Amino acid sequence: MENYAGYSDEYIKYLELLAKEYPTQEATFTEIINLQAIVNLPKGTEHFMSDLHGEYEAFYHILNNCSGVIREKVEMLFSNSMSQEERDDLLTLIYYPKEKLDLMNRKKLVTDKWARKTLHHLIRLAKLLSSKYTRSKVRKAMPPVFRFVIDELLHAQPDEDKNRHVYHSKILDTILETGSTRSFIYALTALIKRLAVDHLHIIGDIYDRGPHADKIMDNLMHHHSMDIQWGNHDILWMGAAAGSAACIANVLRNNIRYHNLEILESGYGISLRPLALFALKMYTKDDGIEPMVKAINVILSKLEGQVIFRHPEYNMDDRLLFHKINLETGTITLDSGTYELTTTDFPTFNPQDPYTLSPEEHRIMADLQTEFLQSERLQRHIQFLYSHGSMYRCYNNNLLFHGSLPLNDDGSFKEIYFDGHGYKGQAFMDHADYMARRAYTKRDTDSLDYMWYMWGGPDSPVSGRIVKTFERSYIADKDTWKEPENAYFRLNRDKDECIKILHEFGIDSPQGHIINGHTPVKVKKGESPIRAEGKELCIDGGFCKAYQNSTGIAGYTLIFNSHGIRIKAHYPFTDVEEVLRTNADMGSESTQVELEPKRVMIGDTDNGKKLLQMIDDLKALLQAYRQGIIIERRGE
Ligand SMILES: O=P(O)(O)OC[C@H]1O[C@](O)(COP(=O)(O)O)[C@@H](O)[C@@H]1O
Ligand SMILES: [Mn+2]
Repeated sequence: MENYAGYSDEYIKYLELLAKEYPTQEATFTEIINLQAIVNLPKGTEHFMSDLHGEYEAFYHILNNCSGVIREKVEMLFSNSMSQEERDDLLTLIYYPKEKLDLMNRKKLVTDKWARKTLHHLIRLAKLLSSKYTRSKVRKAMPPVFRFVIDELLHAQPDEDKNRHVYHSKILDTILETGSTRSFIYALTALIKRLAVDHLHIIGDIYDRGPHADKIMDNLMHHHSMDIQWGNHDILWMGAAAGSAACIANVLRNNIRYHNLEILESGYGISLRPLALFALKMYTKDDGIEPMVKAINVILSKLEGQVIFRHPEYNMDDRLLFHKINLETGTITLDSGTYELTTTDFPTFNPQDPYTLSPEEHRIMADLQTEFLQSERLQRHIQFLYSHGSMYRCYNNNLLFHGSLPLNDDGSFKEIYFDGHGYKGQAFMDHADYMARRAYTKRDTDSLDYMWYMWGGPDSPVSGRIVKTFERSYIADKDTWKEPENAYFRLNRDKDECIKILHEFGIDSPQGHIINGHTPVKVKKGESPIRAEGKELCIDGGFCKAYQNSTGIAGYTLIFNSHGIRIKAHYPFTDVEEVLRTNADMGSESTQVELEPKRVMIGDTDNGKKLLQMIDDLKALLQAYRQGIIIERRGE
């Protein structure tokens, strides 16, 4: 129903609510002016990374050097006025202010002259980086104690007004006199890094292989603005933290094989001692395979078998292989042939009941399950994965997900059945997201089992491969290790297919892209992260050290700023000590993927569209005040 002002009753009610926040015409148009200023600024810079795989030091360095962006800005500002060595020193200070200052103090290099010059450089850099934000946003990004001072210094126009120059010089004097140089450098360097990256996306696989996913999580939990699209390894840990025994066994296997016991034991307080003692008691070392690896492989094969038995709808009966091992001949016969087993050490294998855990295996797993459920730090990290993560995300015309969207061979969306209902395309992704959340909140067997399915099932959105853990565990012939993939991984090379997928998720802009991780880009073999004529970008560049031999680089960052999209390929990182000793930054090479036809402003972004809507609503409110439909509340 419309009233006399042409607004519906519902809309008037909404405007009345808005009027509580903007009770007068002045308050309303001030906000309109503010918002209008914001939407006309260039969009903030988004960084995308994926497949971090526990490589904390490299990740931490990339956060500190903002994927090489800080170096670019320093070169831009100071390449004529500072030597390379001075610039490198400044960069190391920005990356690791505490460590660098400690080192310089030990060498008695922190003089007033140095401090004054350095503060001056840092302020110029912060000024450059803040130029595309509103003053209020920059102010909010500053640490409260120095907010006023930094604000004054950033907005100085020294050449234009001599008095102001003197005023700022006095501020710097006071900083030096009061001994607050160190705190001030901390504040400015943090602000510089904060301004260089407005928002960070992690396209999955934070966990496994590298040693310190827990530290990455701590770091992400303090990040100013980020989101996560879950990877198969993250899903595995989420399933484990929700109590799925099959997920726990996979987590253990992944970390035992990479000798990453620390993350479990000291990181999350989960004791592996009972499993280690059991393995040493039951398994030999004769075949050269570690007893603990053998013990967990067997437990895993049994638990995975149990899940497959519970779910004929997973169509995974052909993955029931454990009962096929022949201990007398030391072989196994698969459809593709008969293969020698890498071990015949199976002390708990019962041919009559191959998929049931022995009483001791059962007890060990039950205790581990309790420890996963009760680890406070793990639960905190996993809750953060849930609160800041999802199966996929549409963000500023890009579709982000880690692995695959199940497709049929002809490119149509594959229909997948749950409880008699078929789901495909976006509805399937939404359902998988729902199941992942249900696993943590409800902890019912179906959703917990589905977490395991997502780790290694053929129609999983995060994996999309038939994971051959059994063959990898027990058969040396690598031909058996090949993991058939969903058609998505072939069809995502096709531009029209990608456009169809983007449309399915409501992204119609010609500037849309699919951004994935999961499949290492073998740069060495000539592969490129840019596919489907630029519609599909795969940014798994191998942060994981174990995979750098095959990728040939050490990770990617995709950067999307107001000018377009580029990808930075990073070169291997040594360690922080090396950076401090020699200023050795992580090298990176930039490739422009796409230039925007016109500069992207905040008004063009998802958030900007909300702001534009708000401007319209505020204009309607102003109109309503002027026509007396809503009465201003002055002085209340
Ligand atoms: O190289 P690893 O550590 O043995 O792991 C191999 C397993 O990991 C997977 O590649 C999954 O991990 P990714 O998601 O990192 O690719 C499986 O497909 C495969 O079975
Ligand atoms: Mn993956």
